Amino acid sequence: MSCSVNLRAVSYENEDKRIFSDVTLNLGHEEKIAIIGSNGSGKSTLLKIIAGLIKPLSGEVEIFHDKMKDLKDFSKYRSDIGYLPQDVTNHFLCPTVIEDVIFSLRAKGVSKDESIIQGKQILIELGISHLENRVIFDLSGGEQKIVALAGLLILKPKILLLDEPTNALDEESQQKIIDILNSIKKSMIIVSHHRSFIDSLATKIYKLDKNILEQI
Ligand SMILES: Nc1ncnc2c1ncn2[C@@H]1O[C@H](COP(=O)(O)OP(=O)(O)OP(=O)(O)O)[C@@H](O)[C@H]1O
Repeated sequence: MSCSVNLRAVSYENEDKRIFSDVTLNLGHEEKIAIIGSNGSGKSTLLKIIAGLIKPLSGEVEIFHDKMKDLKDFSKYRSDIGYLPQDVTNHFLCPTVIEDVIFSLRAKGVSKDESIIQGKQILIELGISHLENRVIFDLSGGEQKIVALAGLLILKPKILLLDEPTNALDEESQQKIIDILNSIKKSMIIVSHHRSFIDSLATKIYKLDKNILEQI
């Protein structure tokens, strides 16, 4: 099977406390899987390891069957992996929505005019065109989450790593995120406590509990 992510016997510990051991996980091409587990069980930590933000204590991480021996090995896949953190408050780099959404394209050398065309298109697809010129810090938490998602999707990542994408959203915003993610054909790992959301999206559900990841 063609896989986007493979974890083999991945372990992590924090300040001498074991967070998880021997985690094995395969994310197939365009597969959507979810990880649940109690607070502090290590779900966000695992996602950060897959995103190449922190290094596991031991074990192997492969992205598109390419072994990541070090964090710098992830650099060639930066545009392929879109990581949405649990708290997006500190995620933004520009004052307005459109500026922030096109930031990564501009950083890749795409012209301002072309970036704005693509940015506006993403805002239309996510149903947030009306926010285009708003100041991000004046937006609600839910609106900020969708803007952060737009900033990821503009780079056309092949893998989405989403940490509690519906957390603190009202029902309408939750439904909007569910519809958006259902319509996107990408490999996804979604960390969430929101069971009905997961059930409507993921084909496999894993639980991180007592340091072990198991499919349920
Ligand atoms: N930066 C950090 N420094 C020290 N300990 C941390 C740090 N980040 C997380 N931890 C600890 O690592 C463990 C796992 O945290 P993590 O955030 O991965 O759990 P989680 O399953 O995502 O929790 P939640 O469901 O509450 O978001 C917890 O015990 C947490 O206190």
